[in-house]
Amino acid sequence: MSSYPKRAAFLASVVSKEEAAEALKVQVDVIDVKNPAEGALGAALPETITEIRGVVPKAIPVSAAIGDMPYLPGTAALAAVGAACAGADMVKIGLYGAKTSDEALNLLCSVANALKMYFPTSLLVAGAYADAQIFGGINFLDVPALAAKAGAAGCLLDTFDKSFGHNLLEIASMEAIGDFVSACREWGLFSALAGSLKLEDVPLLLPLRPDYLGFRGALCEGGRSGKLSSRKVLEISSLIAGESSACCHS
Ligand SMILES: O=C[C@H](O)COP(=O)(O)O
Repeated sequence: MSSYPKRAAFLASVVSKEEAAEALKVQVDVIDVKNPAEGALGAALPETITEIRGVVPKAIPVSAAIGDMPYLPGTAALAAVGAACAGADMVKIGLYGAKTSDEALNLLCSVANALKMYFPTSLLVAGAYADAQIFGGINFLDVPALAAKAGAAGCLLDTFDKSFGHNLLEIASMEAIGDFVSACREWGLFSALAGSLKLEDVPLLLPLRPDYLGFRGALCEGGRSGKLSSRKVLEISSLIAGESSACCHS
């Protein structure tokens, strides 16, 4: 998979193979496996990842979250290997428990080294939180440099608090989000933006030229714990495709 898709790629988070099949009725670039019941970057069971990989065409990457990770490098490395073994092409780790840059780097290096050893084709994605100050986590703008030093392929900017009104654009300024995307590019990483994104956020974020836009809540009836609807997937997919060709093909 190229680190820099020509247009912003559309990542849809699903919880089951049934939801993956529903999302695949529409054009989706990445199927992401997540367990919203375990948090913002909640991990699914390995068999769920395998079942989903089984219904997703090989040409479409499957990513999997391994949790809002405490500062436990061994646990994180083992979880990443588990996700890759279960079929994840991309492994996303939420930098929740790392309170300093050194801890974040150590955590990311443990995971990157484990993936390199056991699943060298699996890509590591470092998950930063725009609202990290609420749990004393590291500033999201520090994450791209750390991710690059550790050997990650990309960086995700998400939100930890998924309650109503805590959307990425309400938490971080457009300038800061743009700085995050630019830092990823400068460090040779792909960038992904998420965080209770809504339909109306798409035309605001695409001019920043992120490589991926990720959604869960906006794709579901009744929020991120609800059921994914192919109608909602189609709305977002069409908007990304249309807006990308209008503004991002310079
Ligand atoms: O990786 C993307 C996330 O699943 C986004 O979830 P959300 O839209 O509910 O914040």
